[in-house]
Amino acid sequence: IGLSTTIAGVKFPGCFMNAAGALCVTRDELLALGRSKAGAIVTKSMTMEPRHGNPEPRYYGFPGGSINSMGLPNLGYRAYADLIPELKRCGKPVIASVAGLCEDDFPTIAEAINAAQPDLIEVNLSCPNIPGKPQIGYDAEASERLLKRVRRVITVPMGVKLPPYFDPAHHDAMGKVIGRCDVDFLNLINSVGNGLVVDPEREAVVIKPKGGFGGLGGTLIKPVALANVRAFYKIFQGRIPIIGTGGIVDGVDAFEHFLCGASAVQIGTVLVEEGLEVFGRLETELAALLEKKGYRAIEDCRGKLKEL
Ligand SMILES: O=C(O)c1[nH]c(=O)[nH]c(=O)c1I
Repeated sequence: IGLSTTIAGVKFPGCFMNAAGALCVTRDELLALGRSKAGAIVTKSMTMEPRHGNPEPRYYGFPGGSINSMGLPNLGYRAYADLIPELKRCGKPVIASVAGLCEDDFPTIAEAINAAQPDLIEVNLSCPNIPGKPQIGYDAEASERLLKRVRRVITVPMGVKLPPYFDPAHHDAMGKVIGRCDVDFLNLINSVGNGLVVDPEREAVVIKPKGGFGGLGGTLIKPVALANVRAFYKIFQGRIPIIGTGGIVDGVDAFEHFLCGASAVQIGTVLVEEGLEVFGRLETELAALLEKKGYRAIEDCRGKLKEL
């Protein structure tokens, strides 16, 4: 069984990759992803200037998932622009994740990183952890304004990393925005923003920033991730490829994302918790599952979720 896939004309040797943020901030981390079985290298979302990020502890893993308020720690877009040629020599697609602290940052960073010619650019509209900054992805007008400005300066395939939506009216509203901005792929979803995990022993929160509030990931968000993959797959009738992110800890979870309409999947919590070897485990599990079910490739099951 081949687990290769194609997104917006770019061939991925494997369908599993890291989610932006997971083990992908430094040059060493990115090159380690390049040597691993990951099907791509995805950079940490980048900003104008290098950032240390929020005070620690800022990530906490627990049975069922994780909570984080990293605060966008990254090397700054110039460092990633310099790294991209070396990363591209690893023989797998390089996805540059673009963020910013304000709307004007995005086109500046996008234009500069586009010049380094990553294989794809992912515009992150869903960082939930910049104190005082609401997620752009929850503001349809701001999202449209920003995506149109960024689209004009990006010549490689441009994707959008969206937050989870919890109402079909929001799926429809964002579907209209995406349809007007010439988007080449979607990445659904980012963490479920501003959850709160409590340690009953210490009677305390588990991360330091924002009074303990942070983005949720892992198994517990899988139903939310699957709903968003399915909703946008149906809105676009499979015409815009989707990377499914959220709650994938084994091959079956990945299969569920493909059934809902994903063309590739990303992992965050399980990668941080298990390390780079997880890519081999997930590929083995997914290949065995597809084999058992009689599917020859991912595209044979994509979007085939049955309704009752
Ligand atoms: O806190 C972060 O750095 C962060 N954390 C997340 O869970 N999602 C994001 O997009 C980001 I930019």
